[in-house]
Amino acid sequence: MTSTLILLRHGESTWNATNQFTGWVDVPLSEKGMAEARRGGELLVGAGLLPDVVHTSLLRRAIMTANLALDTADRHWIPVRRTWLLNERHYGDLQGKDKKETLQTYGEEQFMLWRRSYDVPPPPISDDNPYSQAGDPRYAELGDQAPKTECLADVVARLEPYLRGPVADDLAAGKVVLLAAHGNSLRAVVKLLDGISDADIAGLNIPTGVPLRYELDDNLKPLVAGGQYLDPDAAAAAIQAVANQGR
Ligand SMILES: O=C(O)[C@@H](CO)OP(=O)(O)O
Repeated sequence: MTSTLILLRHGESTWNATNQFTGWVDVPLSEKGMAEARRGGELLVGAGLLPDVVHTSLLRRAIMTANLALDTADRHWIPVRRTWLLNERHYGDLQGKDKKETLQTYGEEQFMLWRRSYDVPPPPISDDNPYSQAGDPRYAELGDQAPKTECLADVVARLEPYLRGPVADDLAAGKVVLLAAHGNSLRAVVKLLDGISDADIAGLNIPTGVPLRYELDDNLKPLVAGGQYLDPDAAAAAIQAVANQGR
């Protein structure tokens, strides 16, 4: 049996617009991001893709994107599951910092190690940093296991059981599944689905607001490697914009 999984990165956030490292900071969508989310819904309708269930992170940019896209597609009523496991990568002490200033201060090599290396996390955030999530009730159940920084390998480790568990269960039940999440959490999903190496994942960026469709076999192996963006031209332009951040 084949099943359909749709990945949707949130539309542009206010901190994407101002070029700040975001991670777990709960910033809203910009006006442009809201328009991108609605356009994502139109693309779903145009492709005849009607999600039966949506999984989101606990961050409002993904939640709002899912709501706007599903409202546009007249699927606002489907069941929803929210989990921190789909959250953006925790960006540690970089959260809130300007990407361009960070690049200038630390240089290209360190900047790209923090942004795109597989296993080098940024320095951990301290609890008294205004952009720390310490004390945030939505993460209370994590206790002292709540991350204070993450590299992509950490995101893969937390996300894989969720992908092979609740998401795979929905797919096996014949549901069209929408995952509304983030640039780096979706890079982790794509790495797992496509079997991308630790080195090659550095070159992969996910565009905001363009649904990416995967048809999967029973083992979650894509029938078409890399999936298919519902608007390939918009995706290509937005991928370039993500790659150029900080420059
Ligand atoms: O700031 C972030 O949380 C992410 C996604 O916006 O940025 P980057 O693409 O630099 O990993």
